Amino acid sequence: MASIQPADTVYSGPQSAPPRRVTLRTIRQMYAKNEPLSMVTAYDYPSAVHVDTAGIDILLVGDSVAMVVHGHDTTLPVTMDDMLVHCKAVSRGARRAFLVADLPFGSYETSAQQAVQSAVRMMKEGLMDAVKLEGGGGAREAAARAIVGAGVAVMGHVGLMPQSISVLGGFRPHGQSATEAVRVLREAKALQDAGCFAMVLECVPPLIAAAATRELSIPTIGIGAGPHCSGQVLVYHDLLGMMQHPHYVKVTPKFCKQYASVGTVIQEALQSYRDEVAARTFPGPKHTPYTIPDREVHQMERILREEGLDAAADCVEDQLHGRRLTHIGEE
Ligand SMILES: Nc1nc(=O)c2c([nH]1)NC[C@@H]1CN(c3ccc(C(=O)N[C@@H](CCC(=O)O)C(=O)O)cc3)CN21
Ligand SMILES: CC(C)C(=O)C(=O)O
Ligand SMILES: [Mg+2]
Repeated sequence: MASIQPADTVYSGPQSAPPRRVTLRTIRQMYAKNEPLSMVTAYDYPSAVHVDTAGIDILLVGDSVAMVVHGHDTTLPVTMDDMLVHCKAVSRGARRAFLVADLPFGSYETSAQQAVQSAVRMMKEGLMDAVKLEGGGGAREAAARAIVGAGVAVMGHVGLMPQSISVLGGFRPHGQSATEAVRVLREAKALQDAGCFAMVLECVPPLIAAAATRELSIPTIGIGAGPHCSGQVLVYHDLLGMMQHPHYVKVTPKFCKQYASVGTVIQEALQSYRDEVAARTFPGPKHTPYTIPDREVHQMERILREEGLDAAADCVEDQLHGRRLTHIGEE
């Protein structure tokens, strides 16, 4: 084991009880007891450790990774292989949370067989507990049904479906007309009937989310969908206030609450480091830990002279005479 502590030893939850894995059973029990489900995205080992040790119930390896980690404008470019790299890293960092991965655009639309193959890879290679797919329409329901039939738990996702941005024409709220609202409800119901264990509702008015939550017999997890859902989900970088850069602020959705300004902390730390390097105040004695005994230094000077490495030998001599070691450029 490396010097990094495993997540379960730093778990900040109730000290009396070591972290117990959240399973599908746990999720169903929480839903039955009307206990809210918390879900947050994570994309790598450190974010998984943070989300997991905070006691978040469900950790989502979202295809939003394309936007917040890879810098794309949409979720479309991220591939199955990209997702698997993130899933593997996340699975190493999480000890307690239930792990769900988005099936990326292009990995489940072609056929039920393709959908099952992608879902199986998420389980076998990505070490996930379940997959999520963006629903709506018969093909998506068939995909969900086939994946559940293969023994893999599926979370549905309706309302704003970012993978359909090409036909939607942008990231905008859904279910604002009676027709659209009813369609969201119909799609959610169909995905439930296909065997989904939970349903993300993205960017719909709170009434639509409330109506879906009442109509369905599985938990709803809202994002930009108001308070009447069985649970809530946010993107890691958004809730931490990781990206304070004006370009990013512009594309951060209105519904995101920033629980911290981590981006500002990061920026200030990096600028302090840069300033200290520029001023040669870093590293000081405290961060300069390695030493060589005087006896070795004498011998070193002799060998360097013999080999004609005079600049290095002069430097060693300066040390022996207690003179400064700074190089010529600084004089
Ligand atoms: N960082 C991040 N956070 C998210 O919540 C998120 C992603 N990325 N990527 C995948 C999807 C896309 N999401 C989004 C992205 C933008 C808006 C947004 O800006 N909506 C505007 C309307 C913009 C328009 O009309 O074009 C709004 O007013 O809510 C909403 C959801 C939610 N998801
Ligand atoms: C926003 C959540 C629900 C998601 O699908 C993602 O992060 O990709
Ligand atoms: Mg997604």
